[in-house]
Amino acid sequence: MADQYAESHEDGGRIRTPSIRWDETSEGPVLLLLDQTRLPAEEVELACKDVSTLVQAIRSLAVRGAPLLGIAGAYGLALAAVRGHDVDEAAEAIATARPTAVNLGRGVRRAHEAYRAAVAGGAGWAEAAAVALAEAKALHAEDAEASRRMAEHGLALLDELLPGGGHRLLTHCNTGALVSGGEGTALAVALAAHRAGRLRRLWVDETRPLLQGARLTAYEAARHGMAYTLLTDNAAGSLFAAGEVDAVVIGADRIAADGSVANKVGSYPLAVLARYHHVPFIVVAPVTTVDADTPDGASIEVEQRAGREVTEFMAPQVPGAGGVPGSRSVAPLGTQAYNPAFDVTPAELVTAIVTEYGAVSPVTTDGLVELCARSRQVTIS
Ligand SMILES: CSC[C@@H](O)[C@@H](O)C(=O)COP(=O)(O)O
Repeated sequence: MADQYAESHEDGGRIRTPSIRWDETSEGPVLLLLDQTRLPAEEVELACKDVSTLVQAIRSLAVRGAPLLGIAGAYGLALAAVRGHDVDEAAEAIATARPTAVNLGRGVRRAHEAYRAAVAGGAGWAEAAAVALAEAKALHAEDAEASRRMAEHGLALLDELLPGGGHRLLTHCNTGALVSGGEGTALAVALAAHRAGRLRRLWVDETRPLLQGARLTAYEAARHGMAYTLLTDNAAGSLFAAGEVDAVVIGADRIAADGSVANKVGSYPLAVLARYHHVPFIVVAPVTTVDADTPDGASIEVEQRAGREVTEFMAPQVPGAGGVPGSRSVAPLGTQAYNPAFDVTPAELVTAIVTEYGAVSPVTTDGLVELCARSRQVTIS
């Protein structure tokens, strides 16, 4: 597909604005987030000078996606510490802003523990705050490295499963540079295939109701000049039936100890379709997304969002489409909507989970033991 973004950019298609960054301004430290609610119309940063702005940004999905939520959580804790706010209160508020992605609470905890350890070691608050910030920066850098390694392992797995090359991959939601310190998870694998000349097509689910696929994944794919096609979520079945999908690659928000995978709602139906059509279903996630303390899929708390996101159509914010952010109702007044943000795919439908350490099968005891052990190894620096 012709790409007006990648062709006109000399930056290799990378998004110009980092998804998250820390800045020291004359008015003090600030956490800058690329506001994902404004994409693809414009790249605008949202400045968080306090925890409540960050919490609102998390709830509204201005900042989103499991790895990035972890990084934002750690920086948020550091922000509270550096600004001399109540750090314990901040930790609670940020960690509970959304319930499903395990990375969020984990990122907060990591910076919080580093802060507390510094205080216990005799550091003053300013010094302890600097320690928390360093921890957030370390997590940010580690996520970039994990992303690079997941892309390598993911591509190797695809090449092994699909020896003919010319991969036609279906993805759901957004799992690219927008949600990571690096190039992301599942989308980073597709990008690696693209760079290796082995991506024939990236099928992009629009991802109702908030259109992370249409607004964000299509934006990233276009900038990279990938061959991509957007489809409505409910068109996926006919695509499988036509034999047009070689593998599904998705991310995860939380992987339970039994290998169940919580990811953006609509992932589970894709797994069922993939199994019926004998197509590999591959989950790509850093070990920070594995939650060894959640025993099974049924124990994962799935975020329920406002019905309004379903009953009101979100006006597309696409350049040239005349799209001013706004909404109009598509259902009779008073209609109730079921709007879970995520669903849970049982391990038996997952062909492989690719982490920065390689691919494992979540239906083998060895695979599960390795995932949980790796996840527990993640410690503060
Ligand atoms: C690498 S991101 C993995 C997941 O976080 C992603 O697939 C997803 O479901 C994000 O949901 P969102 O509600 O947009 O935060």
